[in-house]
Amino acid sequence: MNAAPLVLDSLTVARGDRVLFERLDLRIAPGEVLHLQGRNGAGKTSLLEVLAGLRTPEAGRFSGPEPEQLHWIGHKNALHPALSAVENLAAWCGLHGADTAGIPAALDRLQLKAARQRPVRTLSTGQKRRSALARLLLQRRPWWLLDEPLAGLDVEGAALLAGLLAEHCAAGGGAVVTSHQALPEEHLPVRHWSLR
Ligand SMILES: Nc1ncnc2c1ncn2[C@@H]1O[C@H](COP(=O)(O)OP(=O)(O)OP(=O)(O)O)[C@@H](O)[C@H]1O
Repeated sequence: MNAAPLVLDSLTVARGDRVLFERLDLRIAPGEVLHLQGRNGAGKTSLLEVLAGLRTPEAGRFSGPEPEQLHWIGHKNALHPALSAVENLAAWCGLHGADTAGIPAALDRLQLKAARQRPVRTLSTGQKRRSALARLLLQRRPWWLLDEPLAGLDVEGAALLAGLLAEHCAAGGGAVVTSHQALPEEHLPVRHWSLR
C-alpha cells in the first residue's frame, strides 16, 4: 500500500470562541496506529475531522490523504436502520465503486453471520458497530480514521478490531483511533498521544 504520512504543521483549531489546540506539530507515519486520547471535549473528534478533510483549521498546514485514500468511521455508524447489514454494505459499495463480492467475507470476519440479514434497527449497539467497521475490509484504503471504534464492542470485538489494525499496518497502512479505552496492544504498533 502506498501511503503518504499525515503531517500537521503548526496547526490551530477552534470551535466557537474556544481554541482547542494551538500550533500543533505532529507526524503520523504509515505502519503505525496513533491512539488519540484526551478528556471529553479536548478536541479529539475535531482533530480527526481536520485529518479527514472535513474541518478547516484556523491556522497552520495539514498535508494528508485524498478522500478516496481514507476510511472515516465517525461516532455515528451511518447505517440505514430499515436495511440489513448486507444491504447497507451493498449501498456503500455502490457509492464508492467497491465490489459487493467482498461483503460476506467482511461480515464473517466481523463475526456477524447470524445478524447480517436482519434490519439494522433490530441489531445491538455492538452489532451495529461491527456492521459499520466491516466497510474497512471492502475497499483497501491507506488511512483509517476511526472515532471511538471500540464504543459498544465487547472484549472479543475489541480484539478483532486490533487484529484488523495490525494487518492493515503490516500492509503499509496507518490509522488514527480515538478511544477512552485501552487498545488491545499485542502485535499492534501503537503510539499514544494525548490532547490536553
Ligand atoms: N457544533 C459545535 N459548536 C461549537 N462548539 C462545539 C461544537 N461541537 C463541539 N464543540 C466543542 O468543541 C470542543 C471539542 O469537541 P470534540 O467533539 O472535538 O471533543 P472530543 O475530545 O472528541 O470529546 P469526547 O471525548 O466527548 O468525544 C468541545 O469543547 C465542544 O464543546
